[in-house]
Parts: sequence; C-alpha cells; structure tokens
Amino acid sequence: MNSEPHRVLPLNEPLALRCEQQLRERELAMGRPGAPPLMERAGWGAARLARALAPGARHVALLCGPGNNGGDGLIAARHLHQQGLQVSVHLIGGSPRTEANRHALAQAQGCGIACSLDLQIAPRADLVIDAMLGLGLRRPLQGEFQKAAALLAQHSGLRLALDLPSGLDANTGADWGAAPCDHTLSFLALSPGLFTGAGRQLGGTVWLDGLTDGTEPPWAHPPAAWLRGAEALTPWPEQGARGRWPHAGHKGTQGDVCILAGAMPGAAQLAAQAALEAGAGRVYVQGLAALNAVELMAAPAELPWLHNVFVAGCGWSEAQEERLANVLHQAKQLVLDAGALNAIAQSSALQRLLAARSSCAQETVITPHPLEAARLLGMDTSSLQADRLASAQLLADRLNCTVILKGSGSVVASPGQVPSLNSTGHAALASPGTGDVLAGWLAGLWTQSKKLAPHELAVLAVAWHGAAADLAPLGGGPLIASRLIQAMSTLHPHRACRLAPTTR
Ligand SMILES: NC(=O)C1=CN([C@@H]2O[C@H](COP(=O)(O)OP(=O)(O)OC[C@H]3O[C@@H](n4cnc5c(N)ncnc54)[C@H](O)[C@@H]3O)[C@@H](O)[C@H]2O)[C@@H](O)CC1
Ligand SMILES: [K+]
Repeated sequence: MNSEPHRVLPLNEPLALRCEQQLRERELAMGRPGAPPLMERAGWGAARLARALAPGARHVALLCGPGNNGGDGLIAARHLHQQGLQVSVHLIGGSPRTEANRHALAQAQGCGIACSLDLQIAPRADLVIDAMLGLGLRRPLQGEFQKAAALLAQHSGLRLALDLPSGLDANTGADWGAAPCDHTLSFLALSPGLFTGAGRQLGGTVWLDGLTDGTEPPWAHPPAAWLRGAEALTPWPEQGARGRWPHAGHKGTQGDVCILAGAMPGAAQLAAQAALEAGAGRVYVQGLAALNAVELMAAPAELPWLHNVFVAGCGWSEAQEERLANVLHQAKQLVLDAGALNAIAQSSALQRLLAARSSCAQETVITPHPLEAARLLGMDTSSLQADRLASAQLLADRLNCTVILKGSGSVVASPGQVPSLNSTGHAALASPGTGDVLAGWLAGLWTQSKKLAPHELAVLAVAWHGAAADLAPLGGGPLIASRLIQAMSTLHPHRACRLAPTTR
C-alpha cells in the first residue's frame, strides 16, 4: 500500500518523532533497487497535497535549494506543470549539489519549466512552495536564502514548506531565519523541531507522507521523542479516576491533595480549585487565612504526609523556602512549581535532597517554565530554549524526577524514558495562573491514580491543559486561569457520559 500525505493533528495515537540521524539511516534502509526513489515519491506527494490545499490555484511558485530538499520541489514542479498549472521555479543557492537534484532539475527543464535565478516571486502566484532547505540545514540563513525567506514571509499566496520550513532546525525547533508557512509536508517521519521551540509557529498545519509502500523494515531505534496530545485523554486508563468514581465511591476513596500556600494566595487557590475539579476526593490548603471556595479545606496542623499528593511552590516567596527541605524529606508524591523551583535552583543541598527522593520510593514532578528550568540548570534561557528536548532531559536526569518543561511544545522528560512533546494548546495558555492550574490538576489526577507512572500522568495533565485551551471559546484573547479550570473540567469525556450513568 502506498502512503499519501495525511494531516498529523489531532492525534489518534502517540506518534514517533525521529531525529535527523534516524531519518538518514531510514532513507538508506528504504532505498531498494527497482523501487521508485524516495525523492520521486516525495515530489509526487507534495504535488498532490498542493492541489488538495489550493484546488483553485493556477500559478505555483517554487523556491528550490541546491540539495535534495530542492530536488523534492523540482519533482513537485514537474507534476504540477504536467497537470496544467503555471509553474515558476526560483533556484536558490546556486547550482545543484546532489546528483538527485541535478537529475530533477534536468527533468524539470526538459518539460519546459522556467527555472530562474531571479528571486522575485510572482505576486500573482496563488501558492508558494518552500523547498530551499530541509534536514541539511547547518547554519543561519544568509544572503540569497535570507532574502528569499523574507520575500516568502511577505507573499500573499498560500505557503507550503516541504519537509521543514527552510531555516527551522529539525532536531531542536531552533529558528535560524525561516519564514512562517501555512502548511508543512514532512517526509518519512516527523521531526521533533516541528513541535517545539519555534516549530509550532513556523510550520503551520503539519502533514506527513511516510513514503511507504508497506514493505519497509521496522525502525531500528526507539524514537527521539513521542508526540502526544488529546489521544492521551481518551483511554483514561485508571478505573475510578477523574469523575469516573465507582458507584460506591466517595471523597474518602478518591485520594487527597494538599496545597502548601505562599505569599500570593491566588496561586494556591487556583491550584486547589484545579485539583478539586480534576477529581481529588478532598483538597486541603495549608497557609491561607481564608479559602475562596467552600469545598476547600484548611489543612490539619499535623500534615498527613503519606496519604496526600503535595503541591509546593505556587505563589511562594522566600518566606516559605525554609520549609522546603522538610517537604522534600516527607512528601511521598510531590509536585513542585514556581517559588519552590527557584529555591532549589539556589541551593545545592536542596538539589541533592530532590535527586535522592526516588531512591526512597518518593516521586516528584517539577513544572518549570523556561526561565525556572534555566535557573535550575545554571544556564541562560536562550541556550535552554535552543534545545528544549535535550534541556528537559538533562534536568530530569540531574534531579532524578519527571520534568514538565512548559512553553510552546511542552516537554515531559523522566530519567531512562523517551521524552514526550505535547501537541495541544497555544499561546493563550501563557496567562497568569495557568501554571498553578496545571500543577493542581496534575496533583488531582495523581491522587486518584496510583498505578500510572508520574511520566504518563504528566503527559496526560499537559495534554488536558492544552486540549481545553484548544476547545475553549477564546475570542483571540488570553485564557483566564479560572476559566481554564472550567474548560478542563467540562472537557472530560465523563461529563458527556453523565447522560447514560453506569451502575458500576
Ligand atoms: N532523508 C530522507 O529520508 C529523505 C529526504 N528527502 C529530502 O532531502 C532533504 C535533505 O536533503 P539534503 O541532505 O541534500 O539537505 P538540504 O536539501 O536540506 O540542504 C543541504 C544543502 O544546503 C547547504 N546548507 C545548509 N545550511 C545552509 C544555509 N543556512 N544556507 C545555505 N545553504 C545551506 C548544505 O551545505 C547542503 O549543500 C530532506 O529535507 C528532504 O526534503 C526526500 O527527498 C525524501 C526522503
Ligand atoms: K523546506
């Protein structure tokens, strides 16, 4: 069975993301004598998708680079020309540097396609295909490439990138000068860089053509990362969790959460409300004079360390930091955010305590945003953001815990596991308090779900958080944290199941 381009999101199942090296190995493993070259299949897939995305297009302009990415574009140009479209090819970066590109160029010219060194993209082109650079990107765009990217960014036609937006780093999502595209068609497998860093912003709607004919060998290595998303919610695997309370269940059977509040009461309140809505049996808050919801409870003076999931750090100031060592010693299951993370960043003793927790059968999930993660790693934020996957993994390995590195394409990393990239959510989530909601929601799920590992719970919570934002009526503005809790709550499939209650 021959593959064809299909839209990647929303996901039906976890999707393997492959680094450049794995894609190169795969290309070699798939090239068999007698089979059509992969580039031929890629160009054909690109032409098909171009027609589907812009069925009324009459004029297509292609920016083709000197490597095999340019070759994909030249083959697409040939097919589009043969289908009767007006096609103009702009050769960027000089003469072909690969045999396959040379062959594709000769074929395109042989069909009578105008291939020019002129950079001016026809303003009337309905569709512009970016085939300048793909996996072979090695440095920031300069000269002709930079000019072409600037023209592409300003063009009014639909923009389709082949394999990757030219200038986007496949492995890391670092932006080396790419123009944002409306669509990206990737070949063989998806790169992590499309889903984190600048990738979500630059790639637009992502499509995949595996270039398979059903006879390929299996991949030789585990993926570089898993792409996760709303699929994590559907088979919510834990009986009795989040809304699916057993028929004879009650608040005492669902598990409790304890939020350790700080100087800014709103943060703890949001985390507590989120834990409650996530389905925790009882939610205690310690350290607040007044609680904003009647369902929340003041924590007892003697904290029940063994039976609660604890959340520490939301709204903390320095005054709360001195209790952190005790929390790290005592809490069996612990979510650490914000102020707690900044305290740990400044203290190697606290870092050692945190790293030692897993050897005492204590589990921890930390939820840093990029600045907090950079402080924990002792690096600057831009270096951390330049490779979010690697940074999150380094942090997880160093602190021996599960890390949720927030931001565009949140990363979940744990020691010894393939990291995950989250595909749900958007910038409206970056409003004040949404991090507190995530920490509380995670704790609320965790306390009901003793069988799921922290890594999988973190994947689930992050996907839920983003999926609620994807579905909430936004009106274009930021998503207010308290409204996000409501959106997360109503998103749960069980809400719909209320119409047909079970007797289980
Ligand atoms: N790997 C695979 O399995 C497949 C690859 N194919 C295509 O082949 C592409 C990879 O081809 P290549 O390895 O030839 O790489 P590219 O076509 O991405 O570009 C490589 C060339 O660009 C130069 N270059 C790198 N960075 C530059 C910069 N910033 N400014 C100017 N020039 C720069 C390099 O020196 C090299 O000459 C993929 O992205 C994909 O489009 C497809 O044909 C099918 C399958
Ligand atoms: K490209």
